[in-house]
Amino acid sequence: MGWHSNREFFVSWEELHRATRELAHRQLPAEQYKGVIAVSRGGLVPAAIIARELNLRTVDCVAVSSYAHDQQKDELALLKDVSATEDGEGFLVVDDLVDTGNTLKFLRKRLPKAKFITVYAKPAGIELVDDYVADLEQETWIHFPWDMHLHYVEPLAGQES
Ligand SMILES: O=P(O)(O)OC[C@H]1O[C@H](OP(=O)(O)OP(=O)(O)O)[C@H](O)[C@@H]1O
Ligand code: HPA
Ligand SMILES: [Mg+2]
Repeated sequence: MGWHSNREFFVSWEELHRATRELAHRQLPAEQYKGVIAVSRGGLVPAAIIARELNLRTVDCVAVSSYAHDQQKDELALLKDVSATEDGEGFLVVDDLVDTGNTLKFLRKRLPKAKFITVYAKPAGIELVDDYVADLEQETWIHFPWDMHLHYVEPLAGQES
């Protein structure tokens, strides 16, 4: 597992690779799928790993953005639609995580026959995802490796006061 406190969960490249391979393994047999749809941008790296493991060469992506529709509610808009399929039948839609579930709720309307999978899931979004590898508390923020940088940390003994 990645290093985590109650409120933050830091995922290394190795851990992301391991967890995503586990997710791929759970989707076997690969022959039942036509391809993979990444939810850009967080789903791009996991989707590439899954496409490699399942030997799927058709890889499409969908891009969504949230915008303030009125003072209270954020709504989602499709920035880039898929072209590989009409309704998602035979496709795996891959994202890095499901949090509130808003993104997947929106995409399920667009791709009702696809299978939706994420590496991580928080409780509010679990019903929206068909498979995932690890669940985390709703309050925990996940830091993905592409958002991080290795840096020096003082030894514990040097931090005593
Ligand atoms: O379940 P939800 O509450 O919708 O949250 C999950 C989504 O939020 C993040 O993407 P984000 O929209 O921040 O964009 P990014 O993938 O480009 O980082 C994450 O990659 C998921 O796609
Ligand atoms: O926990 C998270 N980490 C990174 N991006 C996110 N987008 C929604 N929730 C998260
Ligand atoms: Mg995303």
